[in-house]
Amino acid sequence: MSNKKCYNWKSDILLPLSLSLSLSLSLSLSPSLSLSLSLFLSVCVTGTRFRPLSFEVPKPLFPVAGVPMLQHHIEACAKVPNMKEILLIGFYQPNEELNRFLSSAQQEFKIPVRYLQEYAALGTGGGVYHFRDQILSGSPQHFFLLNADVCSEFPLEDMLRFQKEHGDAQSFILLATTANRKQSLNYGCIVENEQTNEVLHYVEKPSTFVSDIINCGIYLFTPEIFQHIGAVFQKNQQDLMLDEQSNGWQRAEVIRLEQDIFTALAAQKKLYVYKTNRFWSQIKSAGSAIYASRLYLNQYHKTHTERLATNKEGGPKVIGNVYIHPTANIDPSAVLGPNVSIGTGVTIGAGVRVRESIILHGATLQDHSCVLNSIIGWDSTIGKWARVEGTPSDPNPNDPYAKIDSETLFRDGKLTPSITILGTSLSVYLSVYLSIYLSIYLSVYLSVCLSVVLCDVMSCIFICSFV
Ligand SMILES: Nc1nc2c(ncn2[C@@H]2O[C@H](COP(=O)(O)OP(=O)(O)O[C@H]3O[C@H](CO)[C@@H](O)[C@H](O)[C@@H]3O)[C@@H](O)[C@H]2O)c(=O)[nH]1
Repeated sequence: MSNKKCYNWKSDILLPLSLSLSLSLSLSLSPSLSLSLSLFLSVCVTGTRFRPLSFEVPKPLFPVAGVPMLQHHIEACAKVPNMKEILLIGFYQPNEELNRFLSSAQQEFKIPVRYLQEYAALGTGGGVYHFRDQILSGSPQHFFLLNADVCSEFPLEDMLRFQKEHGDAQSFILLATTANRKQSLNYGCIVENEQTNEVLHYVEKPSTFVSDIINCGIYLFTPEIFQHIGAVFQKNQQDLMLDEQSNGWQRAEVIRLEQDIFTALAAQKKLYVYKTNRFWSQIKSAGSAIYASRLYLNQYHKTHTERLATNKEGGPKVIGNVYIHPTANIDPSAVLGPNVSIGTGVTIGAGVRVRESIILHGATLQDHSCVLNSIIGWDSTIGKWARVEGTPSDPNPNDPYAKIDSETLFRDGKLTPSITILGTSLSVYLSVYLSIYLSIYLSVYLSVCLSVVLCDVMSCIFICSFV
């Protein structure tokens, strides 16, 4: 067995720990229309559960079904008639990758797409409030706010229609879906008036069961929302002035939309819930990116058939939904799918098998290698006859309301089986069987621990830990 690892975990992992990104997106309809609409996307990328992949790109730009996660949001927004502007709000220091993404999105969708950087993490409400003048500059009558770390069919036009049908033009709409009782505790929970769909009670991540209707993190607001956020801001300021214990670190501007605003607005005939049974999932961990890819690839049958690979003379065998970037070089004897995304410049040799996996740009899968339930990092190499295999972390297929678990590395003291992730520029050589359980930080020192279990064909096993 040979095994060469070309990475420096100490510097690659520890240095970027302070990196975080959060974005929001706002869109406005043409002022010439009677309805003016703004769409606002809230994206936060601390990406800690996305490591090591978020070291290379901010989490919202990680490719899901072949395109950056955020592009799915932007495409959905761009379909809403007369969408005028998209704002991404976050506290991430913009870099070349983000700038490239913004300019290509602008060109493709012919809509201004701008990034507004918060001076600190201001929370889901504080960020939008801080940039309220920018959001309101086109005098929108409505705007959408979308969390970036969700994947969805984004039924934005349905939400607009629903709002019109629900009388008060000033009401705010939350998109919701149904979860099972246990998993509902991980989300914002909504109790509604079943006749009117008014939100009667809102509890963010309750400790005991409240409702199986959960907040999807996709909202339709009117500018009036800023009065409610503003009232919380002023109260925070007063409280801070009166608080002699205040150490000067707390900020009045940090406002949580869910706990500080929604809970207070419930039962005031302001907040309504629009329930969807179309696909929706959080994308918190790298494992959930494979699940989200499957959902979006499936949606491509309706929205982007051109992104789905087909079986062609001289091409690889394609099973189910597969995305292949046109620059990828794939041997015709390779078999790909279902649920496979192949990135830019990937090379795939003869007899390779890939299933339920994302292969990131520049990676090479040498002849007869096999990749299952895995993410292969940028510029990594999988050697001939090597096998990289993870454990799928899909929602329970027998429960229609099951959501993907945001896996923690350990549960009940045991390592949680999950997908395998190879970071950037790793090489797994000839005849290695690799199953990696990845992650993470131990304690306040933010130490990083990677456990790698390698067994070769001779059944020898060793474990490497980097702390
Ligand atoms: N701009 C900005 N965005 C932020 C900040 N903090 C978080 N966000 C963004 O706000 C969204 C919500 O993130 P979290 O605060 O981590 O909440 P959550 O655990 O994902 O729960 C939220 O989403 C669930 C649905 O996925 C909801 O069920 C839940 O009620 C809540 O809204 C994410 O897109 C995140 O990137 C911030 O300081 N600034």
